[in-house]
Amino acid sequence: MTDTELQQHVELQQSFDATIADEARIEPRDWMPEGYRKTLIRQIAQHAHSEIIGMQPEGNWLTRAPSLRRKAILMAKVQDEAGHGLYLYSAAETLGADRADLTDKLISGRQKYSSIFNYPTLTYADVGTIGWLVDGAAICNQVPLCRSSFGPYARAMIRVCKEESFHQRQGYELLTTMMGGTDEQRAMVQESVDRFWWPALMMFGPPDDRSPNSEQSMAWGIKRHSNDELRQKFVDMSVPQAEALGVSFPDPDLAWNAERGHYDFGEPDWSEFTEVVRGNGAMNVERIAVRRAAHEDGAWVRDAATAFAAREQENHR
Ligand SMILES: CC(C)(COP(=O)(O)OP(=O)(O)OC[C@H]1O[C@@H](n2cnc3c(N)ncnc32)[C@H](O)[C@@H]1OP(=O)(O)O)[C@@H](O)C(=O)NCCC(=O)NCCSC(=O)Cc1ccccc1
Repeated sequence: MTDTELQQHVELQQSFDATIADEARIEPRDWMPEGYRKTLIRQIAQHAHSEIIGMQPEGNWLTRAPSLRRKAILMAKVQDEAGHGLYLYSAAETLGADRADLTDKLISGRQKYSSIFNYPTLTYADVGTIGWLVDGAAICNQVPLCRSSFGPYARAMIRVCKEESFHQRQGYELLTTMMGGTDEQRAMVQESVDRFWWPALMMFGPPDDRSPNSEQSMAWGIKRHSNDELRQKFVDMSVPQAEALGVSFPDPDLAWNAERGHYDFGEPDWSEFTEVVRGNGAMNVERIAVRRAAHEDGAWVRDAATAFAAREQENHR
């Protein structure tokens, strides 16, 4: 690097640092450190993959929804998740990532998606529990991302969060209906909540002292809160909702701590989390196989769209 180039680099870094310090936005054409770009692509791609893989657990119940109304709501929700994936892949593209390459990394196991989607949906109550707890955790995590320092990601999160709020309410409403039904339905709800509570807490990622990316991501304004802060917020928010619903969480250590002004809660099983993230959860193999098959089955659509675009370009020359 020549002296002039070095001076230029220092100025670009200073301008980037000042933008972050002012809580202003970094936009795609702005200069950014390579680490910032890489971290964003990693997080946004994982987020996009989660939305797309996240269509499968609830999609499993589309053909067995108990009424036309429930089916219409569920179809709208699953389609919303596809839309979220698409905004997020577009946000990653503004950073220079290639969508086809990201999909390839997902189906070859080189990029992650959220651990939560590797658990099976065994009963219809799981549709309600996913809406209430999984979308609830997603909102808790994503509302602060509306203030993320990278413009396209932050703006995508605004619409995503609005839709996730509808998802959470539909889940809670579904469970409320079931809790007003028979003893068997109430038991089904409780059993579902028992299975999803701990995996929902794991969605926030490892504890802060074992989260290698948090410190730098927070310094860059990509993340606004630590994993443990958001997990605590989610627990505090969920306990009164569980009481109103008439269900309990499977945690004997869950208790109000007046001194802290928060609920104390037990430690999730982090060895289970590690196994699921490594690919050894109940549904990892199936989730990727379904995604891979959908991608391969869709090859003719991509080929046709590419051929059409090439012909259009030729016609307009
Ligand atoms: C908080 C965190 C998830 C992780 O913090 P970071 O600072 O990034 O990482 P950290 O250093 O703490 O962790 C070390 C390593 O562990 C990985 N890892 C951590 N946690 C998990 C996990 N749970 N699962 C799998 N892997 C996890 C992490 O990537 C890192 O690995 P790497 O170094 O890459 O090899 C952050 O990326 C984030 O906020 N993402 C945006 C939100 C988002 O992605 N939401 C998606 C779900 S919501 C949804 O889809 C909506 C919906 C609802 C219903 C139906 C359908 C759809």
